[in-house]
Amino acid sequence: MNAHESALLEDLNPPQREAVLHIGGPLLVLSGAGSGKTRVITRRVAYLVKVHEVFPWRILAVTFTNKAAREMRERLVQLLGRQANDLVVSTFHSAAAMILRREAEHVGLTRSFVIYDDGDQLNVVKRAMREAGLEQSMQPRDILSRIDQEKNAARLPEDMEVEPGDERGMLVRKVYHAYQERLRAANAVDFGDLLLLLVSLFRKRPEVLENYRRRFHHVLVDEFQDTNPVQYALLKQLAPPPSANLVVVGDDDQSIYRWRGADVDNILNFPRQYPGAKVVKLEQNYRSDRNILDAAYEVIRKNTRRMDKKLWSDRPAGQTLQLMLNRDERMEAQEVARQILALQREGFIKFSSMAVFYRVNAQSRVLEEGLRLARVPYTLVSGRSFYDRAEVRDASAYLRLMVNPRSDADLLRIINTPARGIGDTTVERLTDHANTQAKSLFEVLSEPERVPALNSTAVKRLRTFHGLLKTLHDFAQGTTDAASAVDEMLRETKLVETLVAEGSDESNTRAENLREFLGAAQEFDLNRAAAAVAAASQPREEVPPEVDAAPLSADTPPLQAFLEQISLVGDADAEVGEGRVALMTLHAAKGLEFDAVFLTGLEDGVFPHSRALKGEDPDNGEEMAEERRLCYVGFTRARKRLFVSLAQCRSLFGELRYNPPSRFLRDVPPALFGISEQDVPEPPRAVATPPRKRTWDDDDGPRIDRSYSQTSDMDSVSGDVRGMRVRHEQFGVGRIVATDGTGPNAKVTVEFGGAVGLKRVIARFLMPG
Ligand SMILES: Nc1ncnc2c1ncn2[C@@H]1O[C@H](COP(=O)(O)OP(=O)(O)OP(=O)(O)O)[C@@H](O)[C@H]1O
Ligand SMILES: [Mg+2]
Repeated sequence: MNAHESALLEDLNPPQREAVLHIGGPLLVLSGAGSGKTRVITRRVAYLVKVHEVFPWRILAVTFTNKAAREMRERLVQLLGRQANDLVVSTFHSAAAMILRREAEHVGLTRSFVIYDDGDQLNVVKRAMREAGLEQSMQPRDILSRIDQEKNAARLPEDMEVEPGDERGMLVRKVYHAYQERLRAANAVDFGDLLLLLVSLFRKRPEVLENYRRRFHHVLVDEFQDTNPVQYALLKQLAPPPSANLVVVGDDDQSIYRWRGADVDNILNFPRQYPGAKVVKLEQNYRSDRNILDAAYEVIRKNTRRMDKKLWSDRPAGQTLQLMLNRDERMEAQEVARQILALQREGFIKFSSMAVFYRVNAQSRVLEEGLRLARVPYTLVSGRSFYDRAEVRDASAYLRLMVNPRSDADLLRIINTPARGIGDTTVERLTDHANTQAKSLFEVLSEPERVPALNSTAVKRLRTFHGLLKTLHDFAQGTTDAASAVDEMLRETKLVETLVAEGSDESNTRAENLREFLGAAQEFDLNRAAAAVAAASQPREEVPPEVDAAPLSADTPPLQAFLEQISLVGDADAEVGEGRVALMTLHAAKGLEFDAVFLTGLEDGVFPHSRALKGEDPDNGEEMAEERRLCYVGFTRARKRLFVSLAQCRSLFGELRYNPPSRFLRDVPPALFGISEQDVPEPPRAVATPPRKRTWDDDDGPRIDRSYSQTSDMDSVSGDVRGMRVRHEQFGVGRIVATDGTGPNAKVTVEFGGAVGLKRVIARFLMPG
């Protein structure tokens, strides 16, 4: 063993080593959280380069978030130094975007295509519906989500399967068709297209695919359990069964993107798709203290359809989990902040090693307030928010028009921003005219006098606007960096000046954001320049003549590359600042680890999400299984300390709710919380009845569990009454199976005996049975 080899292998356990040493062909690493899957991927890449002398440009490593990709790249730079520059380490979407840009002309686009986000998509759907006279037929949002589903499933409009007589299906297909045409006309794609168009191009033009197969001899995928069919199709194209060097690692228990079409069966069936695949299981967890690991296992083992894999650990049992019972969400935020400060002071845990998770974004506002009041430094890990601000979106729309004037959605966004006296009627006439002429708005703007029914002032204003766009477009043709394009755009459009002139605090902040946007472009240029220098100074190996080994984005002009980066910023991408606590959704927490984790909102209806509580058999439903996996992901992010918190009542989405404690809490043995059986916030708990109606709060009925309400000074009570025996005048005795709402008018579903069966009744008509 030479020095490289031993350095790369020494801190791996035997199965990890086996995965790194695996000679070639398909390999599946399937194992629980924190067992070193991601470590295996990075080590294997380094080993291929250092020991097997595989050229770095032959390696494609993909993962799910930009943040994870960035971490992986940083790790590889440590292991490989400059050689890491030639690796392709990226997300599915950004790898696909880079390849699609190179092959744009094959799919009816130009290299300047822009990437539309949800907001743009919705506008395009609306326009497509309006044109087809289908405005009233269905909600545009519903249609859009159906279109997204089709794309995740790798189906173009013509591939959509619609049963005869399925009118909604036919409608969706029609709009989908019109929508795709509109995108093409605007030289735009949406997120789903990045993968779908590439997959269908590769299907139709095998010789194009062949170029990439010749290049990428090794494909590695992290978090494989979350691939959807279109992503899997792409993998199979690039690394075809049965024998390609495709390494996938993942954990079926951490599949949490079903709602985006992810299919957990992909990982379970991998050995069938790639017969002869080597399967490696990792069983040692290196991340979490044993109490945390045990709690996580107790939660996940309740899922019926899963591969059982219990992890072991030689870490200490560690401290017990801590249950935080709060009166309401404000107190929850305060308590989280208080505990964070105590951990930092007494537990010597750095702010940057702590995280607060929540199930839905709406919870973050109050948590943020709590942290701010207590002066806890934090970062909200939601990368989009900056680029989603109205003024930043306006600026991006101008930039996109600079490279692609055909982008109607962008043009409509800024046609009167800043205000230039172009009113709605004018815009309507302009779009009607463009539709009848089958031209882009930019094209018809060049001859505004031809637009019917416009007065001379309107014509004049449109002409001036066209002149502005033309100037910007021409400027973009000659520019060699992103920042000067942004600078020119801000100058010509007077976006900043207009805001400053408004003079309010609000508008000043928005002006600052635009300056920050310019700063982002400058930073982008610097990074790009540094990468170019690094690439140039590196000795290039002999590249076979038939292989294109250039960096995938080498030919992308800087402004386009900058815009692409903005478009692909995902929800989980914000850098967590130094010395700050990270605040994020559970979905964004995948793959990460922290010394201390706070999991908030452990209430039925919040987490598990209310959506999963609907339906006949909530405990076995697919949605509930997914919530459970999400809980497992949340628990297993923690190395040493895990706090779970809940509130007795909570305002969320503008309504006040009294949710029962989360069922996931009941799965964790009380000893792991360091409490005894009686102290668990368990049913029977009091029902949603105000105090003056003491029907269920008498001695026989359930009452408020004092341990649960210890922080409460409320006398109104609520809770989980499922399983409770009740009596109804007419239907007799039964058991509550579900509740909807709170208070005496809550609707309660009761399973009555005999022929009566399930009934939904109003709570106040029930008595304890
Ligand atoms: N053999 C090992 N010896 C020591 N530490 C290890 C070993 N393998 C992994 N680790 C450490 O354990 C932690 C978890 O590893 P890693 O993130 O690779 O796990 P994972 O399986 O990818 O987790 P997840 O399922 O959450 O994505 C990391 O801090 C990693 O450095
Ligand atoms: Mg991982």
